[in-house]
Amino acid sequence: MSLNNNPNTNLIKTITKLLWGSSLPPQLLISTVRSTWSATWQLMMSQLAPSDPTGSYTRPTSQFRLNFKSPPKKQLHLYVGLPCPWAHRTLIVLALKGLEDSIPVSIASPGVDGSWEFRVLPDPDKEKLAPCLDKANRCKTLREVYNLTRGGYSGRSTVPMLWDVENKEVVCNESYDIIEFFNSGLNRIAGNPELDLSPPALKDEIKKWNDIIYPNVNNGVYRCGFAQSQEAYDKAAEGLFKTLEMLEDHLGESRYLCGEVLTLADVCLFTTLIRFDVVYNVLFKCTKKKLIEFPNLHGYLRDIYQTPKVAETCNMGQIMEGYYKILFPLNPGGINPIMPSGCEDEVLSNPHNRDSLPLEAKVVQHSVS
Ligand SMILES: N[C@@H](CCC(=O)N[C@@H](CS)C(=O)NCC(=O)O)C(=O)O
Repeated sequence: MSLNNNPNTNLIKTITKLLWGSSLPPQLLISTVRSTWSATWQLMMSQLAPSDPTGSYTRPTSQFRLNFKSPPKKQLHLYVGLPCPWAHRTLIVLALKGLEDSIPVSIASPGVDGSWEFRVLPDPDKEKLAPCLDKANRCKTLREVYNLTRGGYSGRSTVPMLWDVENKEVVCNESYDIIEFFNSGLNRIAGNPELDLSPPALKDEIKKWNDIIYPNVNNGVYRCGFAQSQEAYDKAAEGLFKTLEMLEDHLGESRYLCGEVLTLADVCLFTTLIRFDVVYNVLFKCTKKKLIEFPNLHGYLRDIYQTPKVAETCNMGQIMEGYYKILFPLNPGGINPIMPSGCEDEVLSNPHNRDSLPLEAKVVQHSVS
């Protein structure tokens, strides 16, 4: 998310000069201001959201992948940020598996340039996780932590990041690797080792869902918000809403994606759905429908929210603050809007009535045509 330098200053100077010092005819003045703004916007977007020649957002790949053949055995530390849906996955699995006492967490806050830094909230919500200082390395920024790794690091300093405390190195910064590892690789120290969010019998089904949901929904909302051409946006929005409609149908018959049990695929879908009406619908132009207009998806969202230990990981205030204050090119005034109705704790705690849905795991063919 980080903007390396701040082109806004130049933009403001240029526009001010044009408006006050110019003898250009008004029409020409306006079109010059528009093209200056547009060029600056594109520069900012290319730093925030790299795109391909068609203007489609291309997410950079994670640099540190977990080696499942020789998983880490040392003391670990988890770095997250509360607005981030990828980090949120790791917090949920950590809590559900009862790993909170074994793997301490440092919660970073987004800084003005979008990079992660450590500071405390003056008035934290006692019920929820809140930003804090770096408990493992006492660094001021996440970039400093990444740089402690032998040989330094010049890539993006993203959350979530799993850290090897003893060797002072990054173990992994890919959320799906981290949640798979928390689910099955740490049962000797987990408070809830019996819970398996990726049981062998459902692995194929989970993969099938992830392969649909990741590009169209999890990354799909970013592909809408970060699109730099109309075509790229149209394609992303179409894939997103077709997939949501298909999920709405499926979740009318099945309590969770793979039937009666919560799996990693649900965790991954949940962290996007909970941000949908508060952020993506508005800021990322995912406007065709609000999540609250999908009754089954909204019931499913409430169902997972009410799963013990999940609500504490969801801090709506921090989610909004993170996205609206930081993504400058998408929200130049930095105004944080009112929370839409339906997204408050009270509404998410309303009955979901999903316990009575068919309990048999259904293996069905899913496709988005
Ligand atoms: N592929 C990564 C994506 C992580 C990611 O993009 N995190 C964002 C926050 S939502 C980040 O830390 N961005 C900081 C930056 O790019 O400088 C994963 O799933 O773990």
